[in-house]
Amino acid sequence: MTSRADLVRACREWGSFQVINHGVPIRLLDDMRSGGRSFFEDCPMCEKLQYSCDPNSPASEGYGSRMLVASNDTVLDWRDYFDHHTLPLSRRNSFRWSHFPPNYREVVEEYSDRMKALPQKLLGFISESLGLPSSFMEEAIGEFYQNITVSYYPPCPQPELTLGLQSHSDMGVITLLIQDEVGGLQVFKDGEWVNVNPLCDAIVVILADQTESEDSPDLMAIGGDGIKNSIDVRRGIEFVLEERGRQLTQIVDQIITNGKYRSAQHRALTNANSSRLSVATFHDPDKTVKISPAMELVSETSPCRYRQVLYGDYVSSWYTKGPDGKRNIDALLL
Ligand SMILES: O=C(O)CCC(=O)C(=O)O
Ligand SMILES: [Fe+2]
Repeated sequence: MTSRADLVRACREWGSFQVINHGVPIRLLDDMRSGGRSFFEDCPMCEKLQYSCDPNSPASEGYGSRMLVASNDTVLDWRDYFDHHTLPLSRRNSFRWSHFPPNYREVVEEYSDRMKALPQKLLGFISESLGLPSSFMEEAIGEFYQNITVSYYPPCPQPELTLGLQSHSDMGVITLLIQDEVGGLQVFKDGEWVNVNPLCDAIVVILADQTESEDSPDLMAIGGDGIKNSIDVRRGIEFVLEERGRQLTQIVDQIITNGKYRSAQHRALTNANSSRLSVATFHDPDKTVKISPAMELVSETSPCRYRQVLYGDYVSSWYTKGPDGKRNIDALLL
């Protein structure tokens, strides 16, 4: 299938989907994965610690292992990560990133630059699918703040006792994720967790909280045993959707779409035998941007569902309370 309608359907039914032929060189996806893996596996710990992020400042740049902790009772994520502030360029200081392996910083820079066009294109499609001008979402969000998090999940001797990354929805607008062949990403759909099949050449799109809207739109998904929907954006508005089995993810750019699209609740499992690596590229508004439902999507039959929020306040609340599924966005419901 190759139509815009497929994209809409995927957004409504899944809220998450995988994109193939996305225009980002596969060589670069591989370089990003192998550079990340080399940092976590080969860089001596004393050197890694030189890049430690500030544990007292949420989402600070650098190497760490404790991000999403709601309280001392919380079971810790089985994960190490390296967070990079990549866009706009005024935030980018690659000197703060790992110098190991030697090409690491150049790879992250190129990866950041090449990952910028896809969310712009997807937000254009999402806007149009809601009957809005294609520039609507981009204008509502303003300049993208892009952060890249490389997550490394070591083998876990008792995977049933913990998670690699606990259940959450991403707080920004749109997340682009690549993973390796191990798998472990799951999306919550209709009361169950569904595996997202690892496709090394594909980019997983996850709609985040700021785009949530009402009926859970259809972007598209790829899922676990059986689900493999993919979109081909090579030609701009052409998509290929291969569906094998059940539906998968909910995406949402939940607030702006007044709940018409929903953000995807997701988590990462651990694996007893293999380490796993993923790279998430988050696209967020500036913290001074006010986010509210698009007035064009509010009517007597579709009343405003969320109150306006300053994006910076949303981020602070997310880090103070911890993720806990989708509790943070639910708190904005009117
Ligand atoms: O490792 C994964 O597949 C998920 C990562 C993720 O959801 C995140 O970093 O927000
Ligand atoms: Fe996430």
